[in-house]
Amino acid sequence: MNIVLIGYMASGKTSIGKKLANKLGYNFIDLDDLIEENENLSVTDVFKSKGEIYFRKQEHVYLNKVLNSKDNVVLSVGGGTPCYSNNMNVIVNDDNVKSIYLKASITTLTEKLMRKKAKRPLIAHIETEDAMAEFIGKHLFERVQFYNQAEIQVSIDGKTKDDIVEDIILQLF
Ligand SMILES: Nc1ncnc2c1ncn2[C@@H]1O[C@H](COP(=O)(O)OP(=O)(O)O)[C@@H](O)[C@H]1O
Ligand SMILES: O=C(O)C1=C[C@@H](OP(=O)(O)O)[C@@H](O)[C@H](O)C1
Ligand SMILES: [Mg+2]
Repeated sequence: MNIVLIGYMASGKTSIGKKLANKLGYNFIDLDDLIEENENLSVTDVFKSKGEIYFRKQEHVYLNKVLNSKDNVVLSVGGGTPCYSNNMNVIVNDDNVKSIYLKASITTLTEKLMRKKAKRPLIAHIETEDAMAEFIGKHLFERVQFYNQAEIQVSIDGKTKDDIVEDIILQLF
């Protein structure tokens, strides 16, 4: 079985994915890291030099590569991965995949992303907390239709990473 973590930017996909993989004895793959390694560029620089559409194509290619060639992997995708190129259908129609949506309120995401925006090109330019909350609200409204297709949903508001890992394991098995 492969486990795919989805959710908005800064919901914890990368860091919780690592912990979950450790706990389960699974391998861990982060789709952004995989693209960075293959491009030899940071996500920010891929956006800058090759554009977002190129990045979205790479996400689609590597998502399929991982799911078709690996097993016993926890795969953390990017916040946008489920929302482009039929990727959410690829995830939900794969019988070997359990998909998990790390669900966070706009307040939680705003607070986290004000601190963690630098490496996230879609929001790095947003300066005030009010503008961040407004952007996230609209963006999440567009994306939640994809996220809600996940098999399992885990709320992350007010929880530690370890709490969230425990919640995921309870729902998985
Ligand atoms: N439940 C949590 N409690 C405290 N910090 C968290 C929690 N989840 C994630 N973080 C921190 O928030 C930041 C964003 O998390 P990350 O795993 O990169 O999210 P994503 O991959 O979904 O964008 C990281 O610095 C991470 O350590
Ligand atoms: O939401 C998005 O469209 C993106 C999320 C990022 O990953 P994280 O969700 O891990 O921050 C990264 O893939 C890129 O900056 C675009
Ligand atoms: Mg990530």
